[in-house]
Amino acid sequence: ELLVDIGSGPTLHQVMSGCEVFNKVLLTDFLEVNRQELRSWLQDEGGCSLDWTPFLQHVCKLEGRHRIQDTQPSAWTEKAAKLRQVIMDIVPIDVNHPQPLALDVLPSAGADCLVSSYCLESVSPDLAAFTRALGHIGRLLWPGGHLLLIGTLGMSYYIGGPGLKIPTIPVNEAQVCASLKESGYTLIRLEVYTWPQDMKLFDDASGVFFVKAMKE
Ligand SMILES: C[S@@+](CC[C@H](N)C(=O)[O-])C[C@H]1O[C@@H](n2cnc3c(N)ncnc32)[C@H](O)[C@@H]1O
Repeated sequence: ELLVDIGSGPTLHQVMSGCEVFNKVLLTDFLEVNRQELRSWLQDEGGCSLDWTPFLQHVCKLEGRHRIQDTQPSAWTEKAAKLRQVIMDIVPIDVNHPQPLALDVLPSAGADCLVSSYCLESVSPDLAAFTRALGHIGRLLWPGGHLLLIGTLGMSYYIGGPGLKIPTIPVNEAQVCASLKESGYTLIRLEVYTWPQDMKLFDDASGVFFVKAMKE
């Protein structure tokens, strides 16, 4: 029923598949500037500075959504409309706080699923804080709810913009698994993608992990 995206940033790629499955999607970020960017896209009045069209088209392709006749609406415009329909709100979050969202944001039962991409390892000062953040966001889930966590491996910094080098906490697979266990999740699946050398343009990450876990 309810999918919560943790640390959405100004981006939507991480909820483009989830919007087909969940009736409600809640977007969250620490920074108002990012929440405003998402609001601009949601309102669809031309104020959005990012064009999500190629992402929507690519996700449609991955999902096997095609339109043969030109007279029909394209699959990606339908996906954009679906996404706008299910996004229920865009709210502030702080994963370093034991109560990451304002009290009245979620229904009392909690969320059914959390998705979070490239957030926790980039906002945690050390591994202990990364583990605590996993515990904090876990409180938003009901027992039996799921976490889809995407993050970088071995990344000590990323370039956030010209001259802006942002320090991050490098984590490895074993640390991610141990942090999940310590924070009350059961790991269901872990996949790792190792970056080719020539992909290291904006950071020093060695790869990316994809986790599916369940709140105990
Ligand atoms: C690297 S970006 C990831 C954005 C997006 N999820 C993606 O996949 O591209 C990390 C995000 O975490 C947000 N952030 C920073 N501090 C945070 C905090 N304490 N709690 C939650 N999010 C935070 C930042 O504003 C930023 O949007």
